[in-house]
Amino acid sequence: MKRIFFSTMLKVRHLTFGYDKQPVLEDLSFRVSRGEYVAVMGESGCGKSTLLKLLYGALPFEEGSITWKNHPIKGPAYQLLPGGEYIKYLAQDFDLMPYATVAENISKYLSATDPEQRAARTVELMETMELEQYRDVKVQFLSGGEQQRVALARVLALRPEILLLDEPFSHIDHFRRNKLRRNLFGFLKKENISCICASHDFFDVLPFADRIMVLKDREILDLRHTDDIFEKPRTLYTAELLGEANLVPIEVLKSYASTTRNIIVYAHEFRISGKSGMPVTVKHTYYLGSHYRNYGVLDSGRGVYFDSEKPIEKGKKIFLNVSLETINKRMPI
Ligand SMILES: Nc1ncnc2c1ncn2[C@@H]1O[C@H](COP(=O)(O)OP(=O)(O)OP(=O)(O)O)[C@@H](O)[C@H]1O
Repeated sequence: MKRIFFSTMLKVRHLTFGYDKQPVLEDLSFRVSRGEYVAVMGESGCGKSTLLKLLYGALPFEEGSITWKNHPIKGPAYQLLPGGEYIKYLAQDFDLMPYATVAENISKYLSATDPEQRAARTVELMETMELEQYRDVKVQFLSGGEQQRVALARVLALRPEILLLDEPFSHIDHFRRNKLRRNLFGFLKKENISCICASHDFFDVLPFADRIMVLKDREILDLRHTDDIFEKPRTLYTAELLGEANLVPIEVLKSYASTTRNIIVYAHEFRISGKSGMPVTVKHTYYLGSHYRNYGVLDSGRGVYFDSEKPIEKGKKIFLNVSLETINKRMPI
């Protein structure tokens, strides 16, 4: 993957925060560059939304520092308007004007000095979020997913330098999500807007994010380029956020290896053989449209998920293989 080098815009140093005495996030340090998209992932309750609110300046913190282009972000007691002019935040609940139309909700935040430019920008943002047909509809009559798209268009109208998104497609149906993702992340790259996006959904992340931050137990467990994290996950926790991952004993894959350690293998990385490899008895086959996901057990009783092009009958014994290339790039754990 092409590596792009950006200039640092957001700097977080030793940030610690708790709603009460117990910290939710502890000693976080990282940087985000201009135009960069950093996805924040982790299990529910690990502090993704809390981190976004801290970066926005909406929560008071006592330990650590946050700076945006050398301006300190200090928290609600010090800032009248959270985020200032540069940082905009789209929370899970969106704060729209229900009695105004879609176009009015968006254009309200655009400069009124040049009406032609304002109208063109409103159209561009409606197109980006596929809202043209609702242009004159009052927001109160829109569905939850449509309102979320208006909220996204409106936050873009504010011309942020950094955009904080919390599960931005949570209300939007799968049918439309892919197109909107491409439009939104394409727009952010075109406008060189930095983005920090909390998401559970690896389709929001893998095709678009420059880096992934994994949060666990109050800390940053990992923060690397997207392809590095996916190809060389260091923990099963991380791999499971990004795909169907298994922990497989190395000695089962390579009989000559004398180690009790394991490697992570994604379901799509197994090759099925009728003759040799890791013996597995198939228990279930799930249809996924383009392929099948199977669940089987090793002789040791350990479960394994693996993909196949065709369904495999329950109870059948097959053999799984993993390429040497995959084995060699994974860190034993
Ligand atoms: N206002 C609050 N007061 C007290 N505790 C809170 C508050 N908001 C969140 N928490 C707690 O802080 C922790 C982190 O919550 P947060 O919402 O940041 O997690 P998250 O990773 O965004 O979760 P999810 O993926 O479910 O949205 C949780 O234990 C949560 O219960």
